[in-house]
Amino acid sequence: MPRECLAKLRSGTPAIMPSMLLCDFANLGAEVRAMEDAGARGLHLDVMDGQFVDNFTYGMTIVRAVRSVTNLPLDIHLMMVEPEKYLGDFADAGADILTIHTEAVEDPKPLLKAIRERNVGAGLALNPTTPLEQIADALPLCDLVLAMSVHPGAGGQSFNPVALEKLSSLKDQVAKEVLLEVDGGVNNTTAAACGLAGAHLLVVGSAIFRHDPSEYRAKLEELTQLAASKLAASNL
Ligand SMILES: O=C(CO)[C@H](O)[C@H](O)COP(=O)(O)O
Ligand SMILES: [Fe+2]
Repeated sequence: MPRECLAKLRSGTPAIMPSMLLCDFANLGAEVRAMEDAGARGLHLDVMDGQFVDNFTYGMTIVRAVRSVTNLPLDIHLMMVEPEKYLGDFADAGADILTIHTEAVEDPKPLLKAIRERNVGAGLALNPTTPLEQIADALPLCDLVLAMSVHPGAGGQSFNPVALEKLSSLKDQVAKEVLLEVDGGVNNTTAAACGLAGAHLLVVGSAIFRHDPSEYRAKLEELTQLAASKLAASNL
């Protein structure tokens, strides 16, 4: 499934990946189904450990719960120290993509290999302040590269355009199968620039979840159109 689902996410228009961080957790199953019904092509789940980032969210129990109600690709963003301890658990919980942070590990390469060995897509994320050169030697082991457009740890922050420069250079540095993802502050003002810079996956939290579930489809469609329009934004 992961190879196939990665190729599917890469084909056609850029995919908006709802970040469930900001969903109504008292109604998690309903929120997942609402996103699926609204046409989401995958879901982004933010795991925060209170150490790599101050905030603390959830772990594999929630990943397993989401997997039990959907077949959508699950893109797990691991904002945690020592991710190597839990890769097996997250894979067993139903992850299709596991993205580790380069800042959280000494050398991401063995972890990316370990993720691929579990038949899960291997992702590598870098913070806005981390230079692209830091991950150059790991790129051949990546199925996905995530350029953060906010400092990780919370939803609702403003978009940092440094991610656009990284996406543009990544386009020329990675194999054509590799997914390029952007996460943080993606909304109606910033989505077009992300598409233009080469993002295949745009993670969106607050710009979707501050709306009523009845509006999810319209929001996803609007953001998809903007991302696919590839119009340069002048006011970022
Ligand atoms: O990884 C994240 C934060 O660290 C989230 O995926 C991201 O912030 C989504 O929320 P928003 O679209 O509101 O910025
Ligand atoms: Fe995220």
